[in-house]
Amino acid sequence: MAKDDSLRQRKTPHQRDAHGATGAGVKPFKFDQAAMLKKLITISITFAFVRFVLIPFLMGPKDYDRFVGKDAITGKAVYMVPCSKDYESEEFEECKPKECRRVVRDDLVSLSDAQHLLGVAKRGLSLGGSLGGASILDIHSGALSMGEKFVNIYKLLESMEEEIFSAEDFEVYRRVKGQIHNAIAEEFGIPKDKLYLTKPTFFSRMNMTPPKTIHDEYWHPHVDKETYGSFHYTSLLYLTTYQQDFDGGRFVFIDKKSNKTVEPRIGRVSFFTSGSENVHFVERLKDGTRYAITISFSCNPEHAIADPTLK
Ligand SMILES: O=C(O)CCC(=O)C(=O)O
Ligand SMILES: [Fe+2]
Repeated sequence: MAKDDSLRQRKTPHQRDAHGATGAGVKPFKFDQAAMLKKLITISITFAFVRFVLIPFLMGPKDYDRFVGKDAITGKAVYMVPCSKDYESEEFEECKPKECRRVVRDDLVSLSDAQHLLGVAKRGLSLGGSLGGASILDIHSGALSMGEKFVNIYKLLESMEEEIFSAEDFEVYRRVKGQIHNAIAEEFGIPKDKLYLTKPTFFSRMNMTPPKTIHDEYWHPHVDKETYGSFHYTSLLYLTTYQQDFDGGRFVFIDKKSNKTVEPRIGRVSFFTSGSENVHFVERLKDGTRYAITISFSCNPEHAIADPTLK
């Protein structure tokens, strides 16, 4: 009887388990859900790390999408962007942005006026200049970068024999400012007399010199409305051309999904609403010298400034 029992318990070859074991210590296969889940989580984390951390790190920063390239465009390029809440608590109903956007136009300012203003910028800035890579000249207030500080160019000129600026320089400046003023008022449906030129409005020169003060670090993302306080609409008139006069130095709008560039071109006007829907920066220069003018407008009459005149 005992023998029979032992015979019955012996397994045939078909009854052997996958490892060839023949009975003693056989573990029946059991689906271990917890272990499987752990494995899946480990694989997912590894995949996410490689895809979103390691690969982007090894490949360097993502390049930008081009909004407007350096070649001339006909008509205007418009990019609509939802307005931030920055204007909600403000008055100025007829002027403040209701629909926000970015606009680029090459047909607004003539090439000869842009070339003329480049001459003004070069002459004015040759009297001073930052020790770092970014200098400004504001011909309204007279502010001119000098070393690590600012001086008043009109005071400087009093002590000089030669005339640096002419009546024509101011005429061209006012004409160009007027063309941009009209274009912004028309684009955003603002009565022209409800939109005011504001400060700072200034020439800028950027080059490869390493920065000395925070004023030289033009490449930080910023919101003009926060940085300058009075701005509702920012415009930029470019006086030099990307990859011709300088390299790097593209203007970059920062968006959630992809950043968008405007490549400067002499005579090109770029304008946009100044709130946090339009965070931006200027890419660090890689070569050459870049000249532009920032011309700004406010809806607040208290922040209005007059046109500059020959002093
Ligand atoms: O020169 C540019 O393209 C932009 C300068 C700028 O962001 C500014 O003046 O606030
Ligand atoms: Fe800016």
